[in-house]
Order: sequence, then C-alpha cells, then structure tokens
Amino acid sequence: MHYISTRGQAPVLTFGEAMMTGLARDGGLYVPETVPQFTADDIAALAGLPYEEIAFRVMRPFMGDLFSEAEFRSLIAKAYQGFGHPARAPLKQLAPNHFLLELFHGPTLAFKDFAMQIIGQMMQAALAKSGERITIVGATSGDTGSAAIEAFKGLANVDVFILFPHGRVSEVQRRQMTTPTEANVHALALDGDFDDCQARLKDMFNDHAFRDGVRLAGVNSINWARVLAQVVYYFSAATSLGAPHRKVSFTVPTGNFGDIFAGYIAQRMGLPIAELVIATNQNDILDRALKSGAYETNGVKPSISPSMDIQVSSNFERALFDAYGRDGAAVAQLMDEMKSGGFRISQGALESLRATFTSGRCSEEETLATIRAERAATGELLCPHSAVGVKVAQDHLGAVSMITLATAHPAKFPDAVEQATGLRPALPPRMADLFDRPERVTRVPNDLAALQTLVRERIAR
Ligand SMILES: Cc1ncc(COP(=O)(O)O)c(C=O)c1O
Ligand SMILES: N[C@@H](CCOP(=O)(O)O)C(=O)O
Repeated sequence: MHYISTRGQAPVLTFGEAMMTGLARDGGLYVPETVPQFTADDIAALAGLPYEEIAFRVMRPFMGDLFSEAEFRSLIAKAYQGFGHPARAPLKQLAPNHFLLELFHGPTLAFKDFAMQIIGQMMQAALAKSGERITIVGATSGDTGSAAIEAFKGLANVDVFILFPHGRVSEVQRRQMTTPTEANVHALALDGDFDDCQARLKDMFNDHAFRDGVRLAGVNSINWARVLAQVVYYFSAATSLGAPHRKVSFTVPTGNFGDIFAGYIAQRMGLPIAELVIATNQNDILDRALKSGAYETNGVKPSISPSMDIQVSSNFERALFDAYGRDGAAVAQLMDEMKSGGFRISQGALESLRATFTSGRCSEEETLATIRAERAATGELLCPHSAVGVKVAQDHLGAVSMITLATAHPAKFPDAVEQATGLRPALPPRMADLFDRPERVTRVPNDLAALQTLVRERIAR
C-alpha cells in the first residue's frame, strides 16, 4: 500500500512513513494510492463484532507490514480499553429513522480519542523500533489538543506542543490542555483563531530545515492515520443498522473535514452510504462552497460550537484531489489561490463533490433550540457540535436511516448547554477536580519565527 501527496510532488511513502511524516514535503496531504475494497460478504461479517475487531479488519488493509497481526491487535486493545462504554461507539435512536452515534466515551470526551488513542499506540511502537525522538506540534480548536496530550503525555521520546486560539476554546477544553503536569506537554495559547494555529503549523512543516531539525511529527488530521482510524465507526454503525443489506446516511458536524472524509473513504471501500451530509455552524464555508462553487473564507466567527470555528478546512484538499481527477498540479494551484482568500471550484469538480456530499448550516439560535428540543423529546443532552449535526440531519431525513455523529460530551460545553436547557452537565468523576488543578500555559504571538524559537528552546532543555 502506497501513499501519495495531493500536490503530486512529494515522495511516495508507506503507511508507516506517512504516519510519521505528517504533512507531505510539497505542502500536500497524503492519501492512499488505491482504496482497498470490501465485498458485501466482508461487510456483513462485521455485524455484531466487538469494536476492536472491526477496527482491526477495516484498518489492516491500509497498513502494509508495519505491524504483525498479533502486534496490531494488541495495540488496538490498549487503545480502546480506557473507553467508558463497552460498545465504544454506541448508537441511540432519536426518531424512527434517525440515530445518534455517540463518539464521546473516550478519555477526553470527544471523537478525537478514537483516532488519537490508536495512533498514540502505533507511533510509540514505531518509535520503540526506530529509537527516534520526535516533536509533535498540533493545532487545535479545542478537542484535538487534549486528545493528543492524553495520548502522548509523559513519553520520554516525544514532546507535544499544542497551539490553541487564545480565548476561543471552552474553559473545560482549555483546562484539559493546561492542567497536565507532565514536562513533555506544552500548551500554547496563540493570539489568533484556529485558522492561524493551523497555518503556523503548516508553515513549520513547510520549513524543511526546521522540520528535519526538530524531527517534526503531526497528529492533526493532516496525518492519514488519524483519518483511517475514524473510518472504523462508519462501519460499526452502518452494520449495526443492517448494512450491507440496508443503506444508511450520515450527517457529520464538520470543521476541518477530517471526520466526514473518513465517511467518504468508508463509502469508497464499499460501505453502502446513501448520503454524506456536511453540517456546519455559522462558519459555513463548506456549505457555501457546495451550494455556490465559491470556496471563499470570510473570517472565523466565534460560536457556541467552538471546535468547528474553522474556515480553512484542511481535509477539503483531499476531497478536491479526487474531484479534480487526482491532478496534483491543479490542487497545488487551488491551494496557492487560497492564500489570497479563496477560489472557484471547476464545474466538473463541483458536480463530483455534489454527487458525494450534501450540506446544511445551523445558526446559533438553531443550535440552542435543538439542544433544548432534543432534551425535551428524547432526554438526550447534546453538545452544541452534535446539535448542529442533529439540526442539519433533521432537514435531510428521508426513507434511508440517518446516523448523526455526536462528536463531544455535553460537559465540555456546559455554558451553551445550560443556556439552552438550564441544566449544567457534570464532568465524569475522574475529571471532577479539573477546575481546582493549576494551569500551565504560554501565551504566544501569531508569528512563525517566535514559535520556532520556543519549540527549539524547549526541546533543548
Ligand atoms: C466536537 C467536534 N465536533 C466536530 C468537529 C469537526 O470535525 P472535523 O474537523 O473532522 O470536520 C470537531 C473538530 O474537529 C470537534 O472537535
Ligand atoms: N476541531 C478540531 C480542529 C483540528 O482538527 P483535526 O481533526 O485536523 O485535528 C479540534 O478540536 O482541534
């Protein structure tokens, strides 16, 4: 299995190399050269299996010989043992043809744990073999950061730097990143928004002397292994509702386009998915792009679903690569135009995207109203991101069963949930003292050179 860059100019890599490399050296994102195919029998055989076994069968064909079967099974077992639900990703019914896929039972209470826990295990195993030391830098709008810290804290051969937008994450999210005591964890509050954090991260990767000097690695969805691990729950959810004999649709609260791109990969592997619905908050670049063909940023607006306050949606590049017939030069040209604010998607590419994805937008008021209504109707307490998904899904319900991804636990966003329902969701007991723990955070400017100096100095200590 080989991995190629969406911009066509970087070395072709194995799975293990792509996982440890992060961003391709031409600035693009790695994707598999071909997508493994599952037959209807392969898919039917997944029904009723434990989540860990589904993870093994879905991920293994993408991985080459990086790990033996026994070794990979053992990494998967370790990755998911700390989840707070035996099903790992349970499905709940909201309405006759509408289901909620709860992805917040991991250690940091968001869907990021599904991928971060397994790539944490895989990267540690790979480092133990190579004897290398790496520097992870991650950009977060709130959830990737804590999941990465949880997966890599305390490791002797890894430093973890997390850039989050100062003042634009929830207090629970911030404290999850600033209260770990391990010396290899560095929480950095950047003066800017998430797009700035992600742009500086990509700048670091594109400075080859810096990236090689610090042995930079990425755990954002830049990293293909992150996307791959998220493909698994599309299979577990769909097969529990009757796939491959019944089609299902998915609605995905979307920001950086990693989660819904995982659904697209599941579909390309053969999972019968009728519709993939992109649900955006008021940062609606993807909804506007699909409707108008113009992919144009208009500034990140802070919202009550802050993890989706994103305008430059990193993984959309992977979707464009396929929509443009895997023409790396065309994608590189579009990404160049993006530097000045946007571009028009060609008619052919737009038709191809529209054949796969539909979209909808949810306002702030609709988000609050959905949290309130769902609590009253079903008892389910939604986080604001999941509420964006549920609202958009409701606008797309039809004959096929719809599965909405519930991407975070409501207790991560108590203010929004309380505003909507009057209820303040409690953190799980293991986090009950989160607000009493001392914080450790460095305020940083939105400046590449200053960030690089900080990283170099910290890892030299
Ligand atoms: C809670 C939550 N929901 C939804 C999203 C959007 O997911 P993606 O960035 O993969 O589109 C994020 C951020 O990634 C998130 O943290
Ligand atoms: N919403 C994310 C943004 C980063 O997304 P990623 O999937 O590329 O890591 C977050 O919570 O940080």
